[in-house]
Amino acid sequence: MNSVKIIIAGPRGRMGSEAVKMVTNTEHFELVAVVDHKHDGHMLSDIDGFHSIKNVPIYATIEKTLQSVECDVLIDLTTPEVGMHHARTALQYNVRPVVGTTGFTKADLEELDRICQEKKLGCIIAPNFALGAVLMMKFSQMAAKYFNDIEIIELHHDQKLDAPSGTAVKTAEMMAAVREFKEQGHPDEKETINGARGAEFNGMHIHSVRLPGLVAHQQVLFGSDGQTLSIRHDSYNRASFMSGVKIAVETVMKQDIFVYGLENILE
Ligand SMILES: NC(=O)C1=CN([C@@H]2O[C@H](COP(=O)(O)OP(=O)(O)OC[C@H]3O[C@@H](n4cnc5c(N)ncnc54)[C@H](O)[C@@H]3O)[C@@H](O)[C@H]2O)C=CC1
Ligand SMILES: O=C(O)C1=N[C@H](C(=O)O)C[C@H](O)C1
Repeated sequence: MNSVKIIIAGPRGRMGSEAVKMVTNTEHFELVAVVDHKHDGHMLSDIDGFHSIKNVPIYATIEKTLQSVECDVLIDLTTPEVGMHHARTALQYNVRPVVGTTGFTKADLEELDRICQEKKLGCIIAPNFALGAVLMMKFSQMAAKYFNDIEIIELHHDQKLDAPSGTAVKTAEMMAAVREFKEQGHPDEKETINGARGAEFNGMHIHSVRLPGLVAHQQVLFGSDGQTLSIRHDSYNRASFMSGVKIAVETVMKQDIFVYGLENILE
């Protein structure tokens, strides 16, 4: 198999640095450059934590990166606005995006889908790359067919910028697709403190917890007469996401469509 030439945006981040490790430790992957707005013109080996990774240039922008190196796949782990710009630009240069960055809007997803159709190129946007989290979402979707009383609690480290998490939104979307609609809670309920009932998505409520010590966790609670069902997933480190990133990179190379959610590519 020819090696897949990869660029990573956000290499110094919590996820990006783990992705650098995964890519450089994978025999059929080659890290050809990274995008880092703060270290233009340096080499990755100049940066603390990456001294052993030789011959990987850093460019400040996605445009400069794509004009300077030949590559097949962009892995983006940045912020929503930056990630959307990176994904759109990569596709314009015929490079396939694998995006873990969360917080993309519906309009963003539709735009990327449109570009993929025009260019006949693959692109994978995955709000959660942990295989256990994907199963938690699938199991929740199965349960939502039978239990339409649902509350979602997502718990993350306190450096997270977006709320609710991309995983919680995706889980709610997957459940809404099969759940008989219901406005959760008492019809006359009133919040005495704003936000007490969490964010509302299609009648379901999402509660976002932020604490140091946490990594990424989600519990979906189902209730019915005399019983509850809890489906929970916990990521205790960022390595938990990397087998999913690897599968996404391998799969996107064989695809010419837009995919939103890792569950759509797992057999
Ligand atoms: N899909 C998944 O499985 C997972 C997704 N995430 C998502 O990934 C994203 C990153 O998360 P973390 O690594 O925890 O955040 P982080 O804050 O540790 O890393 C983000 C990195 O992006 C960099 N960055 C910002 N603007 C940039 C630009 N213009 N060019 C290049 N780099 C830029 C920052 O310097 C930073 O190093 C978030 O959206 C988070 O929700 C996080 C964990 C798992
Ligand atoms: O920011 C994080 O850490 C995570 N973000 C993703 C999300 O928003 O769902 C995935 C995972 O939960 C970790």
